Amino acid sequence: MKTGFVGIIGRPNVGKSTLLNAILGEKIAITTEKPQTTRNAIRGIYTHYSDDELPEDLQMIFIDTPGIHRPRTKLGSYMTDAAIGTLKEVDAIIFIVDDKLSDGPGDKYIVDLLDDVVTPKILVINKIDKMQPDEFAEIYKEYEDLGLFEEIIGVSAKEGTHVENVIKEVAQFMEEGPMYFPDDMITEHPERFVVSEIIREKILMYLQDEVPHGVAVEIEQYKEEEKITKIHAVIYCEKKSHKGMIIGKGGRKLKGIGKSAREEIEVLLGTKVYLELWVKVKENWRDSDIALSNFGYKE
Ligand SMILES: Nc1nc2c(ncn2[C@@H]2O[C@H](COP(=O)(O)OP(=O)(O)OP(=O)(O)O)[C@@H](O)[C@H]2O)c(=O)[nH]1
Repeated sequence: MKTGFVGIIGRPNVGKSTLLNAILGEKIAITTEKPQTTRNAIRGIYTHYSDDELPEDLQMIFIDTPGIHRPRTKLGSYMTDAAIGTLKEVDAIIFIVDDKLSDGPGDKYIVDLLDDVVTPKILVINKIDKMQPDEFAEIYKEYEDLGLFEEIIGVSAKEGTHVENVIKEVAQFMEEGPMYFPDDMITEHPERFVVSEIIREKILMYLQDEVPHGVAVEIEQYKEEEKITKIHAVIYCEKKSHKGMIIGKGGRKLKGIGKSAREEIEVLLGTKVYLELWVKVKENWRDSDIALSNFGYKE
């Protein structure tokens, strides 16, 4: 079997988590239209047995990383470090972009980082579903001229277009090795982590920009009974005013968040779920080492 690790990196919001989910054919990483959604390195396991399309037995562990950006809090530094640290541990790197290199400093910063890394690099130009052909050609040309990438592939992670080409391309860089995980396993994160992420995703979806970046979710109780799983989760936010916004008038917002999270968690767990949500304020937790490690954002 050929096996190895593949890092997925890029600016916030370019579609890293969407690509990971598309490769796995299942949602394990949350995605939203807001930048800086992913906070931890999320590992997704792709196992494939030889067929006509791809005649190899393969197990590739894809690592979806937080978007690389200029950090403004300790949480931000943790996120960026988690992404950059990944570059050293992998056998291949997928760098995702969704516009021209010359459009902003964000991608240039990552290109400079990659310049020092010898690991094979694939450039993925994402969101081709909303790109004109000449726009795609311009982006392609700029990156091709760098001479840094083994391959450049245009995809739509959202629509699943050409995702199989990405898989085939990175497969070339895997090496003979043992199978790391059972073939039916797609992530090593415990279910309660995925559950907390689903709740955080709904908060990001339901609330305006300022609030959700200061939100963390902690699972306080997780009890699997015969017919139902009972979950108590606490939503931490940074300000009292944010607490009010999360709860909403007459508790309506929190109810909406709870309902859509519960429905998705029920599908994930394949069982009925009772979900209770509490909102608490923890001022400036994003700059507190203790809070960061309690929430699992720090070693
Ligand atoms: N049109 C279009 N939108 C996409 C595509 N891929 C992702 N998106 C959208 O782009 C937004 C960001 O996607 P994510 O997958 O969360 O991006 P990310 O790079 O993981 O973001 P961070 O966690 O902030 O680093 C979401 O609204 C996605 O639906 C695509 O192929 N086409």
